[in-house]
Amino acid sequence: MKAVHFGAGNIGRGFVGLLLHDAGYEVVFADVDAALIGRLQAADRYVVHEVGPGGRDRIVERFRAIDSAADAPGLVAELTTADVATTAVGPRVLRFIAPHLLDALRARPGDLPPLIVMACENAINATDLLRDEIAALAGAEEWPTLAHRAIFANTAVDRIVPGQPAETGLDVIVETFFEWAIERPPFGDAPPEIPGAHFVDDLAPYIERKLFTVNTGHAATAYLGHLLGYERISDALADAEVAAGVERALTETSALVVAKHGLDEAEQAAYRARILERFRNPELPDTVERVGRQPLRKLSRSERFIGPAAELVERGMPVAGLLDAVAAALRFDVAADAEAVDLQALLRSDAAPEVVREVTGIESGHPLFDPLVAIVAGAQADQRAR
Ligand SMILES: NC(=O)c1ccc[n+]([C@@H]2O[C@H](COP(=O)([O-])OP(=O)(O)OC[C@H]3O[C@@H](n4cnc5c(N)ncnc54)[C@H](O)[C@@H]3O)[C@@H](O)[C@H]2O)c1
Ligand SMILES: O=P(O)(O)OC[C@@H](O)[C@@H](O)[C@H](O)[C@H](O)CO
Repeated sequence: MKAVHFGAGNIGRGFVGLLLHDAGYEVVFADVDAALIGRLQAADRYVVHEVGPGGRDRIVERFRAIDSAADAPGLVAELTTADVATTAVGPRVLRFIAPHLLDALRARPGDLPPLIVMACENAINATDLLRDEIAALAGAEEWPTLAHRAIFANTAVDRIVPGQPAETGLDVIVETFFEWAIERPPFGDAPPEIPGAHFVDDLAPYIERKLFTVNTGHAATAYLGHLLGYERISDALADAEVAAGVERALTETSALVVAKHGLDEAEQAAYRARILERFRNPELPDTVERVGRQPLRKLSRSERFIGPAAELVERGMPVAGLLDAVAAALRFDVAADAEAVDLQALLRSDAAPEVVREVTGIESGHPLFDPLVAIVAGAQADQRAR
């Protein structure tokens, strides 16, 4: 069995690659980072170090690696005969993966079972986004002749894998916790065997609970922590002011997922508490800069703040905690982060209502529009005063 995995970064090596390896797949890592691919090609194993209570070392072997920028034909040849293709590259990179998958589906021999495609990104229905990119490239005439050569399944992945210190090489430090939920219906009666993953009939409650609890809480910790000068997530959450702000935002998103998906309120409260414990793990060297990365993506319409806030106000439910976190995100001024730089430039150049439309996708007339305009105007005033 062979799996091609796009993105040999933190979650690629520390989670998806590990679980596919443990499931018996030969993993072929595909990445555009030539130096990283060179190191993987030169190695015959790497270690995933789980830190925290019960953590142990896990060995990953039997992998190969291919430079997807330099060797597109080689990559397509690997994909053409693969059983599984996964991604962990970031939702906005999926469109660059699509041409490779399209070429592989065109070349796929008719006697092979469909290629299983699963995007493992922090985004709702990321695999559907990838499929739509491939279908658009193929066009309305060709796509129906190719679609049956792949099975597209959405997934929700959860494991905190921080940025890795250079001295650890290919080895990866991760937390012990992980969850990989995969939607079952696309597979009919025969889902693939991936011990460690679980198959669910309806992914929506899983992905929304994950994105709007883990990722909303994480990002709120990062942005509120950054404002107070913290570098590490665990230190930020130890601050009472940050912890209270995160708790306010998560109380709101919890109310939404409970109301929308009929989740048990006590179970959701326990889920939330477990997540905060994970963020506090002092052995996990995670930073506010990594967790707050790409603020424009994180402030977009269906993402971890605006997505739940829009649904909450539409239901007449409170959003003050989420709006405080958005206000902090607007002040995430980090020179090394291209999106943070663009966001600060936008705040300098555009009027507040324009910034709200461009960044959050919320239009005037929506009940969230005026509160967001006020928050943006506040961030602009702060920026001018700095
Ligand atoms: N790190 C985590 O804790 C975590 C947990 C769950 C989900 N995720 C999600 O996984 C995805 C990856 O996150 P990460 O933390 O591993 O990031 P990362 O930056 O460590 O890894 C991303 C990798 O993708 C590669 N890449 C970029 N463009 C590519 C392309 N066109 N083709 C092939 N490879 C390409 C990069 O070179 C990099 O090695 C994101 O969507 C993230 O939200 C991350
Ligand atoms: O990967 P992002 O940028 O969408 O979000 C940053 C972190 O919140 C995220 O990577 C978490 O560590 C992860 O989602 C935990 O499962």
